[in-house]
Amino acid sequence: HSNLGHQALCGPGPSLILSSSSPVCHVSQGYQSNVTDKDSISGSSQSQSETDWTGAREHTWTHTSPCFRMGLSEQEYCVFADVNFAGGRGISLVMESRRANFLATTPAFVEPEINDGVNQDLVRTVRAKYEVKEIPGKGMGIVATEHIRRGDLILANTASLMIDYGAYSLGTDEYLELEARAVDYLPSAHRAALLNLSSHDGTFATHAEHVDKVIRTNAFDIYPDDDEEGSEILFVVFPEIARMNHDCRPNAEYRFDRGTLAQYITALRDIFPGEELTLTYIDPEKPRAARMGKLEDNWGFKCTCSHCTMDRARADESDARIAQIKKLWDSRDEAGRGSPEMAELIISLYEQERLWGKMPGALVFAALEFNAAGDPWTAVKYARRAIEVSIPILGENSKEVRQMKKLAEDPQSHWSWNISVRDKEEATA
Ligand SMILES: C[S@@+](CC[C@H](N)C(=O)[O-])C[C@H]1O[C@@H](n2cnc3c(N)ncnc32)[C@H](O)[C@@H]1O
Repeated sequence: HSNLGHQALCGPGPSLILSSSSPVCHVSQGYQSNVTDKDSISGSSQSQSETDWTGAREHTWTHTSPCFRMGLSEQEYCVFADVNFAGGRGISLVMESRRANFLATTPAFVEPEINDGVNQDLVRTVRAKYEVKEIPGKGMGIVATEHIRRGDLILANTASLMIDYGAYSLGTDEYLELEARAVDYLPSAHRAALLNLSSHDGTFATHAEHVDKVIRTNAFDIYPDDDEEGSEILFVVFPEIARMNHDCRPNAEYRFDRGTLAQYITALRDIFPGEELTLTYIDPEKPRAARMGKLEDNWGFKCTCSHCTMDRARADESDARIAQIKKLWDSRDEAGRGSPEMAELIISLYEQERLWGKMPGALVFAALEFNAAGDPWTAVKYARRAIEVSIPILGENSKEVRQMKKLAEDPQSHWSWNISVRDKEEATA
């Protein structure tokens, strides 16, 4: 069980973040959350249990050019566009053909009705809980128009552009052309929405440069799944979600689903009408100076969120809590074990920090530690809390949710039951 608890949530594994290099803590996004459970993708006949390149069949793309080869190598990157994707919304991929054809075997392509109602930006059929409007000092942003409860789905988008990081090793002219053509192939309303997104400073000399700036300002990094061996990170744009601004203590979280190729935005806490809906672009579990530096370097803005502008005394305390949380996680033994008291302290520190997106890992850890100590009542209490917060954040089929359901139903049959007690008995025997 060394892969449980914090490590599982914040390890070097798959993660997803706005175009920044440091991984944020998300493990179960994507295939992984839909992998081991065949029924995870409702009615899916396609099991995504592993990246089986050989099983990838040829998809009928509406465009498959241009293509550029990496030097003399076999690696060839092309644009693969399908204007019929997601009910005629369209999608453009920039990658090697085997990866594109593999993605074409996901339910998003095979059972298009799975994404019915997902996109509400170009054609709206469901009343919005938010409006897109100008936010002083931040350009456009998204603001709640009604009370949104913790865990509620706020909005979702299927991917518009998915670009394999490998393409950026081509010559500049080549990747610029791939990006521009990928956008050009999209149906006109979709293309216009993309080109209308922030290009950071709004300056560019050519259409291709414009497209490149839009992508760099708005794309999320989607890390390959553990079993997508050798695949590169995908750089992905979701046009409506791209309007969400950064906050170091955000009120919303994103989750990419590899079955639907859609990104889901859910509320991390209750949100009141008039509040701006925010995401974190970086790992928020860092001291203030580090957070501000990264945001300035990657997106060119000075963070003015409440956590970055608080007075020195409170900011220092926040940094001290962040440092302590790291120390506590690092103090676990090789098997990732600590103590119930330590788990409760971590939960308390995350609450004080208002880092709601980190709660799944801490609650799972607490449930396991209490169960290991032979306290089923407290273990179940934390397991139930972990399930509740993890479904929106990590997905209902994430390994965290599945594991906690097992523990909550029958703690004594769970692998973690009493193991600390037994370890101690063995040690003294
Ligand atoms: C993904 S876009 C967000 C939407 C953008 N504001 C717009 O008008 O479309 C990222 C850009 O928004 C701006 N931005 C995001 N969060 C911000 C913040 N907290 N303060 C100031 N500017 C911010 C920066 O220019 C950044 O490069």
